[in-house]
Amino acid sequence: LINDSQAIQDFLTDYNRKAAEVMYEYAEASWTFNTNITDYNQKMMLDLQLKADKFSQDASRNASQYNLTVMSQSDRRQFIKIMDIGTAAQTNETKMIRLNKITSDMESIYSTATVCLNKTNCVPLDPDLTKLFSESRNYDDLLTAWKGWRDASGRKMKDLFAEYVTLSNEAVKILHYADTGAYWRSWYDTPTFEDDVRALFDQLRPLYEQLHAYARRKLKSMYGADKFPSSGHIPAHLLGNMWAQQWDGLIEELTPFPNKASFDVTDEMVKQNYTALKIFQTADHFFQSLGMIPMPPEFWNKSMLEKPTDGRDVVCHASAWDFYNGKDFRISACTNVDQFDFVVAHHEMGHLVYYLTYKDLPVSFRTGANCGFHEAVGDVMSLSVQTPEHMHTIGLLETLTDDSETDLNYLMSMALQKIAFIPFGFLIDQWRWKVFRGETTPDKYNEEWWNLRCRYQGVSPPVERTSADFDPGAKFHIPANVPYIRYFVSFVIQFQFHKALCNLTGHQGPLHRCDIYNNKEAGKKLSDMLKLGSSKPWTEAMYLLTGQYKMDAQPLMDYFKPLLDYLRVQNENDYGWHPNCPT
Ligand SMILES: CC(=O)N[C@@H](CC(=O)O)C(=O)NC[C@H](CC1(C(=O)N[C@@H](Cc2ccc(O)cc2)C(=O)O)CCCC1)C(=O)O
Ligand SMILES: [Zn+2]
Repeated sequence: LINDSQAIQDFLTDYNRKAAEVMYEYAEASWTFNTNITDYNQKMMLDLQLKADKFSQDASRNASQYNLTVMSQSDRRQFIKIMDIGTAAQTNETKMIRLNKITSDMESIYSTATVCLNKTNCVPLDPDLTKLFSESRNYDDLLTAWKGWRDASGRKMKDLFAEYVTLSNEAVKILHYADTGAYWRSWYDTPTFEDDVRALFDQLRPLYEQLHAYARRKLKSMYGADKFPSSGHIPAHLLGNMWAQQWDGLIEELTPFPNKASFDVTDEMVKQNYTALKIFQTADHFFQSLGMIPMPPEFWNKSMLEKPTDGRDVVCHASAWDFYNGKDFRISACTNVDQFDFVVAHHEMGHLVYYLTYKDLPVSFRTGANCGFHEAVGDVMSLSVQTPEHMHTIGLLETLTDDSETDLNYLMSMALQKIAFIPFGFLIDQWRWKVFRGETTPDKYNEEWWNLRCRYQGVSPPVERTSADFDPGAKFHIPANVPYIRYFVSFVIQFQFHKALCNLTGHQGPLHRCDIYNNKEAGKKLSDMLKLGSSKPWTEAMYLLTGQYKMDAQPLMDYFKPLLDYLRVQNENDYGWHPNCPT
């Protein structure tokens, strides 16, 4: 093994230069494909993905010739990351090419799927079906869109997905991971990670059960109790969202005190002629108010902030891009002028601020402390931005009334975004981890999916589902091969971060009314954590910002305490559902 310290430095210098170059080329090709889905662009992207995979393989092989025991902690950490290459470990080129092709084909099926709502009108998910789910209150129209979307997306990729599972597992086993799920969980460096997230979920279930019971009662009065199974489940297509993952589409109906302000600023945004650009400029302004790095010119010149009108097929699912050259950082989104996309803009810009803050680190360290951290940055900002105070400050909320009913209306609007999400954020990878382990075989994919949806989310399929369906494939992250537990982690730790930053600003009063706008000290504290990238274990990054070493759901529970008390009274003992799907 090579011990020479100069040789070690030379290897890292050489690796960082070449890796940045290869990743830049792949990112550009991937960007071109995402913003113009054609066979040619797919081919170009796949060629460069193969080149990047081969580079990783070579680098990993070369790195294994160096003696880790003589290195500094930082160098050793880089070498370990350089060798931990995931599915790029597949030495059989045919299999590597096949795996990348399948993943890209599944994402194309998802991104180009349309639903014919009637003979002549066939529409895509974004913006048409998304809009339909947040606006329509017609049981049958919603059902047509719900079933149609699953027929057009998931159903078309069931066999591809089964092949992807086999090939992905085979590749990571070369690195001695038990399966792909084990590899994904290894990123959290915590042997008890699976138990930790389950413990957090169990801690948060009572909050979700109360919100579920409240929503169920309202929805029964809207659609008629006869539409609801006696098991206590809510039909999955009635919650204002294609996947029932967040219920802010129902804010009008679920606001506890309709005669007080309800916190959906969409109408006001439209009235004030907000555009996609203005939404992103507003988000950039918020980050700059904290003293954080402004979006560079390349961002404004090269991002895709709106769905193109030239008929191109694009991936509309919003995404943030690091081109690893320290210069190019972009967002791709089909932004609609509404509150949800106002939050999305902050979420995506949170990724970019993280990229910008760690851009001078060695390439191996240019990722989040853990994947949940990367997902939390932007959402922490929108916890401040969405407050009535902040909405009033930026002119999106006319009057600011401060009474307990208005407060509960605000807490409800935030619960429909954050509490509703908890079981969904948890169950996606519970399903996928079991699939990767081989415990859920292809003939059981859909049955197991609905077992989890019925048990944890308390939603049931509004029409019969069979093993020919593949409903997990109707959710972007499954065909796109993007892990999901990161969002569950984010929805817990973002409240820890928010609490820590609000303590720093000397905020008095309830956590849900804190707005860190203009606070440079808070911005500095956050930036100091982001600057670490993944150069230190995430527990150290967590400690730096919050003074704790663990994920902790208490700040989230404290934030929503007033609402939970209110819901307990409203629901009396009418809450909960039978764990199994209704027959
Ligand atoms: C090149 C690349 O892929 N880059 C990564 C970023 C990186 O890894 O560096 C990336 O851009 N991923 C896309 C993904 C998009 C969104 C998403 O998928 N969100 C979840 C859950 C959720 C929902 C509401 C919310 O407020 C927060 C989360 C969903 O919609 O189900 C869509 C809207 C919001 C975020 C994202 O930004 O995380
Ligand atoms: Zn994200």
